[in-house]
Amino acid sequence: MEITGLTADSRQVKPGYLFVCLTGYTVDGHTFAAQAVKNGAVAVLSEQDLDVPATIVRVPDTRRAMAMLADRIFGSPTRELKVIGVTGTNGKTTTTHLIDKILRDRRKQTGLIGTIHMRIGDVIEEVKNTTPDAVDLQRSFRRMCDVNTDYAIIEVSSHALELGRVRGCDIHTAVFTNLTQDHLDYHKTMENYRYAKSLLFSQLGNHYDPNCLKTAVLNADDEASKLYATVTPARVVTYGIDQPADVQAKNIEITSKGTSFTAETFAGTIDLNLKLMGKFNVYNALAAMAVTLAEGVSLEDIKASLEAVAGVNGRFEAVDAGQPFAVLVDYSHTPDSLENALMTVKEFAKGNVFCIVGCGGDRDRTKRPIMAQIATKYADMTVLTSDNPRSEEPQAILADMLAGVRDVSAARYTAVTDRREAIHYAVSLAKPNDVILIAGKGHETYQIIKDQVLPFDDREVAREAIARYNQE
Ligand SMILES: CC(=O)N[C@H]1[C@@H](OP(=O)(O)OP(=O)(O)OC[C@H]2O[C@@H](n3ccc(=O)[nH]c3=O)[C@H](O)[C@@H]2O)O[C@H](CO)[C@@H](O)[C@@H]1O[C@H](C)C(=O)N[C@@H](C)C(=O)N[C@H](CCC(=O)O)C(=O)O
Ligand SMILES: Nc1ncnc2c1ncn2[C@@H]1O[C@H](COP(=O)(O)OP(=O)(O)OP(=O)(O)O)[C@@H](O)[C@H]1O
Ligand SMILES: N[C@H](CCC[C@H](N)C(=O)O)C(=O)O
Ligand SMILES: [Mg+2]
Repeated sequence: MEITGLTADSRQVKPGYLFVCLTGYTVDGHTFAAQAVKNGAVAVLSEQDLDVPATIVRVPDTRRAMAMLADRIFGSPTRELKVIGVTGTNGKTTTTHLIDKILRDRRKQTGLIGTIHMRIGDVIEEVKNTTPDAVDLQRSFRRMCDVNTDYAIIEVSSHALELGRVRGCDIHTAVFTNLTQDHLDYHKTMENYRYAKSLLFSQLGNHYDPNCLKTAVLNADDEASKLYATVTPARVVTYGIDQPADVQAKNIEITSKGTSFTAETFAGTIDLNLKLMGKFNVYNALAAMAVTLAEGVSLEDIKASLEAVAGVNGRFEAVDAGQPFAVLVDYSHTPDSLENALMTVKEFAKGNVFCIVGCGGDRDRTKRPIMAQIATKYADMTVLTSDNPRSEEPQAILADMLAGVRDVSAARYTAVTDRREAIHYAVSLAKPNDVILIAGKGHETYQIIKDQVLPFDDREVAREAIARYNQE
């Protein structure tokens, strides 16, 4: 029979569609099969026998089958694109944006999919997930082909890998940034988390194809790269700082204006002066450099593009409203990224460092005390607050964070549940030359409290607080 479309949401079914039953985290899609058929589904992909008047196709894993079908129904768009997939705990968004900048400057047509948004041609769209589900993903790839896109640069989250959202994608280059603690609510152990990320590399090309032209770009300074190098059939290009690598940074200097370093690469050596701050951004720049060198972009062109990047939305973004101290909004929401961000701030802060930080609800609980501990270790004053509490009680999340600072002097931290109040409080205490780091929400323009998505932007709230400070 002819299938006119594919969806896993009974509410989206149109006549002639195939409905995919997914066992979700909140509900079981199999219970919507009858609804889907009523809405016009002619076939149902299922993990169980179902009593509905449509053709039932039984498979052991509907999620993975859906990914393969999505690839087919949209005409295998990833065969017409060069897909660059970036995975890792931290740095995916930044690295994808750097790769995008370098390729666009070379007049390549690119598409981008990630945490901040999705861009197809010049059209920017909102996204719900960092990596969309297989059907949305393949549809987006097809739309990219329709506007003659050369490269699709995508963030691939560990959830996406675990749930098979990128199954069926023909990925050209896979990039690994780093692996540190996050998402243990979902993966349970670091071992599972490390394994989930390995799927991007093991699925890269075919072990039996001697002409495999795929590339795995790995961080030589991260232990997990050893596993990924072993499981991938692709050629491996490494980057790093401490360990020998194909693209290696030497003579790194970090200042309040940015970073400078010498890149020694298989294509030659070059000095770079980036506006991006922090050693972690040297890694992101090296990863972007390794990817684009492998695509044949010259070192000089890569340098010009990277040096022109002022920053990435919500990543170490300065809020400047005429105040005599610095305010930085950053998306550090993991222990490692928070530590990196604070270490960077400490390197240039002339006055006291304030850190405002919370932890998301319905997410890895075990990172909460660790993040509070890290904040108080580096900041002179920490204001523990809410991030996106989601379905959890903000106080309960704060209690988890406070468990990490029992041994810390009470003068070095406080808890202010309301994030707006927390920001106002820190700003009211700041003195000239201090630095306030507002961590965790970066580019987000909302706060999720229970089932409400309320407007909230750290940068706007900081401006509001600074305006009050300047008046007083
Ligand atoms: C845990 C997880 O990944 N959940 C994703 C999943 O939702 P779910 O399994 O809860 O779905 P569900 O609501 O139980 O529904 C089950 C099935 O019934 C169907 N249904 C439901 C209702 C109905 O009336 N009819 C119907 O057919 C649904 O369409 C679905 O197919 O499928 C949804 C649709 O694709 C996703 O949007 C959703 O992501 C949620 C929003 C989420 O928060 N995901 C996070 C954990 C995530 O994936 N994060 C990573 C980034 C992490 C990082 O930064 O590193 C990401 O890639 O975004
Ligand atoms: N290479 C890196 N190593 C460690 N920390 C980093 C790195 N790059 C960025 N960070 C820190 O992590 C934060 C998030 O960076 P970015 O958004 O690029 O990561 P991400 O992997 O896309 O995160 P998410 O999983 O939420 O999508 C930044 O604000 C910065 O503090
Ligand atoms: N993609 C990450 C983003 C976390 C951002 C932070 N603000 C939070 O809400 O925890 C996640 O879903 O875990
Ligand atoms: Mg991201």
